[in-house]
Parts: sequence; C-alpha cells; structure tokens
Amino acid sequence: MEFDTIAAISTPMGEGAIAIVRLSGDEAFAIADRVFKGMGGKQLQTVPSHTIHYGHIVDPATDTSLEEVMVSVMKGPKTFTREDVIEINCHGGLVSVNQVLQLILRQGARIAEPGEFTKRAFLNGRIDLSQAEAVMDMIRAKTDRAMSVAMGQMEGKLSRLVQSLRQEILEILAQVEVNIDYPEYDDVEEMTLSMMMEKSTYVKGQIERLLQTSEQGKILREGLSTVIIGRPNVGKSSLLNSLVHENKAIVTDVPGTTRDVIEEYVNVRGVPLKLVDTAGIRETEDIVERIGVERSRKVLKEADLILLVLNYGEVLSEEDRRLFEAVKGMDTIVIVNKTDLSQSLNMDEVKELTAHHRLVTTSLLKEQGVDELEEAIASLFFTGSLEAADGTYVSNNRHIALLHQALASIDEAIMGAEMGTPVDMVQIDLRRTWETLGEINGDTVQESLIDQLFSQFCLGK
Ligand SMILES: Nc1nc2c(c(=O)[nH]1)N(C=O)[C@@H](CNc1ccc(C(=O)N[C@@H](CCC(=O)O)C(=O)O)cc1)CN2
Ligand SMILES: Nc1nc2c(ncn2[C@@H]2O[C@H](COP(=O)(O)OP(=O)(O)OP(=O)(O)O)[C@@H](O)[C@H]2O)c(=O)[nH]1
Repeated sequence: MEFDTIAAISTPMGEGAIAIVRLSGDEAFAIADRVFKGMGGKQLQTVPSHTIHYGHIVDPATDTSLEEVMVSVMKGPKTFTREDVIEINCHGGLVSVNQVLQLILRQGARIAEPGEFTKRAFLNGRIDLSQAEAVMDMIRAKTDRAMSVAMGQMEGKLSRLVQSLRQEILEILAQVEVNIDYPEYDDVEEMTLSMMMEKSTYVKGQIERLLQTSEQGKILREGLSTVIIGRPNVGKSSLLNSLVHENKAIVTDVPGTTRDVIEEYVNVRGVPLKLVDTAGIRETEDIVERIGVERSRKVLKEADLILLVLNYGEVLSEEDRRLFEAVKGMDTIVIVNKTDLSQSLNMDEVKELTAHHRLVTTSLLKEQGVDELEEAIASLFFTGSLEAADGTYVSNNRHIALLHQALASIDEAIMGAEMGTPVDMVQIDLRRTWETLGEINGDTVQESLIDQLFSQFCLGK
C-alpha cells in the first residue's frame, strides 16, 4: 500500500521536558534530511535502523537553526506503522515543537489526522482492528488492571481467539463442501446437519464464554458508574472524600459549560469507580433534590453501583424508605454511617430492607469501616471465579455488540440444523457468523467505520 508522508506532534500539548514530532511514510527520511543537520553530514537513509542521532533542525530557506534535537531513525517495515519513521525529539516548549512541525509540513509532509499512525499500522497489516482499539484503551486506562486488559488485547489475545473461532466456522463450511461431493450416501444431508450442529454448538459456547467476561471487561475499561445517595447530612461527602483520599483520584473532569455532571475516578482495589455527580454531592444536600426526581431516576438507572448511606444515629425516615424503593433490583451497598453515635436506627428494619444488597457499617469520622466497604465493592464485581481464566476480557461496546450478533446468527444455524432446514440455509447463517466475527478484528469491516473509529484517537497517535 502507498501513502503520503504524515507528521504530527506525538506528545501532549503543553510545556514538558521533551516533545516529539513524528513522521511516517516513504518521504520521511528525505524530508528529515532537508532540515536535520548532524551525523557528520551523513544521510539518514545510510544509518542503521533504530538508532538515535544528535544534531540541529535548520530551516533551509533562511539557513537559521531552530532547535537542538535528537532524531530517531526507524526503517520500515519493522516500525510502528510498517513505514519509514522519523522521530524528532525537541526541547519541550510549545513554540519550538510547533516551529519544527511547521517546517516539516513546508517540506512536503501532511499533517496527520487523529489516530492516523495507528491506522497505518492497521492498514499495513501490523495489527488488526481490535489491537488498534486496544492502543487507545491503554492510553485511557484508569487502573493497573484496566491497563493489563488493554495490553493483552493489544498483543492480540482477543484477536487470536476470534480468529480461531472464525477458523472453526470455515472448517465446518469446508466439511459441508466435502460432504456435498459425496452425494452417493443417501444420509449425507442428515449427517452434514448433525456435524454442523455439533461443531456450531462448540463455537456458540466459546462466544458465550467471551460474552461472560464483558460485564467485568466493560467495568475495567470504562469504570463502574457509581452514585452516592442518602438524606442530607448522613455523610455522603465524607464518604466521597474518604474514597478519594484513600485511593488516589485518577481523573477529575473540569466542569464544562454544557455539562453539569462531574465525574471523578478512584481506584478501589483495581476497580475503577467513576463517581457520578460528585459536584452535586459536594455542594448540596441531596442529589434527588438538586437534579429533580426525573433526572435523578435516570442517573440511578444508568448507575452500575449505588452507595446508599444511612445515619446510625437517627431513626429511619420516610425518605430513607423511598431511597430503598428507588434502588430496588440494582447493585447497591447500604452503608450505615456514624456508628460512633448512639444508636437510633433500627438495624433489624434496615437488614430487612437491605434484603439482597450488601450492608456495611462505617464511622467515617473515625475512619472505620472503609476497608470493609472497599472489600464489598471489589467482591461485588470481581469474585474469584468470574475472573477470565486467560485474562481475555471483552471490554469494548463494539465488540460486545458484534459478539451478541454472532451469537444470534450461530443460534439460527444450530436451530436450523436441528429442525432439518436445508444445508444451504444453515450455511448462510454460519457465513454470517463468520463475517460478524470478522468485524471485530476488522477483516470484514466497512471503511467508513474504520475512519470513524480512528478519528476518536489522540492526535499524533
Ligand atoms: N518514541 C516512541 N515511543 C513509543 C512509540 C513510538 O512510536 N515512538 N510507540 C507507539 O506509539 C509505542 C511503542 N510501540 C511500538 C510498536 C512496534 C514498534 C516496531 O518497530 N515494531 C516492529 C518490530 C521492531 C523490532 O522488533 O525491532 C515490527 O512490528 O515490525 C515500535 C514501537 C510506545 N512508545
Ligand atoms: N459522628 C459522625 N459524624 C460524621 C460521620 N461521618 C460524617 N460525619 C459528619 O456529618 C456531617 C455531614 O457530613 P457530610 O459528609 O457533609 O454529609 P452529606 O451527606 O454529604 O451532607 P449534605 O451535603 O448536607 O447532604 C459532617 O459534619 C461530618 O463531619 C461519622 O461517621 N460520625
């Protein structure tokens, strides 16, 4: 495949120690040679691949030196993009790195689109689509565990699994062709259908197994959307603060003009909690009051986890009861706080209302019970047996949707075979399953989708 030469700043925009301008494409070396003075006047083409060289960036038009740099030389196809790659390591100021980029662009490179380097790695066949998507997940990972899931996917764990399932399906289809070549057996149709059913059932089981990891995979990737509710003054802010302080807050979104929900991530034993509407908790008494009943119901509905806080020092109120009502059927941990106060809360009643939820007692004032709470959170979502055995998790919504589709079509195939539908009808369902699975690694995916996926990447990645 042939592409033009692209360039971009591959480090964050801001002041830093070093900033990198990356180039990729056929002209990368030639363009860099025009502006890089170093290596005793040698051409970049002549130096060994994967070496770095000291020198200066000089504007050939004015013969002025812009920057003191280190230039990395990587020869395709053994590079990130499989093309010739040059990386110019500049001093980390915004102006200097921009000047170097502008100069490179004047020499004939084109500014890269977001994700275009990774897209080339995909288009040039170094990685497949799910691996490319994992590159982005690595950048966005909020915890060590999320990182290792993304890393596994980037290294091809999911790709290999999906590929092996597609291979199974191809083998079924090939076997059908073989059978059809021996029509002299009169039970060939029946034999073929039963073979299809048996082998498809195996593939179906594998797809189901993958889907079983998706709930946890999604949580690892996106964080567990968590809402803290409770009457005024029960200790919601205190709870939030102790979760944030005991576990380093990972990301704090700056409230924008168009969004009033603030998210904050904390890492609770490897589970990224995305604490929703923390501003609401911090500033006013009650999320239900602040954002209105309708919207708060929506916030609750969309939550993966609800922390319902009660006050040990007060009797259960009508409002508490309404909160229990609102969280029915949801993953909820009931927290009885202020256990240092003398008891007014009827614990039998609380236990009854808590029913299937977990119950944890805390005194946030005395910093008691937070460990138990964290344990409860972690064990609610990661019980040992649910850990994916080989560490392969499906975490991406696109992949999950495709697996569900694949499951539906292989189910059709199995049911068809069971009911004695003509073999060629069953073949159609199997082919569809094969294609759907191929969309995960990008074998059978549309170009417009590829463009859309990569456009969500970082600039310079
Ligand atoms: N400076 C710098 N750091 C970086 C990157 C980069 O592009 N530049 N990466 C990117 O964002 C990541 C590293 N990823 C990479 C993946 C593959 C190859 C590569 O050259 N692969 C060759 C094998 C090379 C060899 O074995 O010697 C290949 O697959 O053929 C390089 C970087 C993280 N750090
Ligand atoms: N005795 C005692 N007081 C606590 C405990 N936890 C929190 N408090 C106090 O209770 C008061 C209210 O705590 P907050 O964390 O602000 O409660 P809140 O639910 O966020 O309150 P609103 O913002 O009014 O809804 C503060 O004075 C806390 O110091 C506890 O375990 N024991």
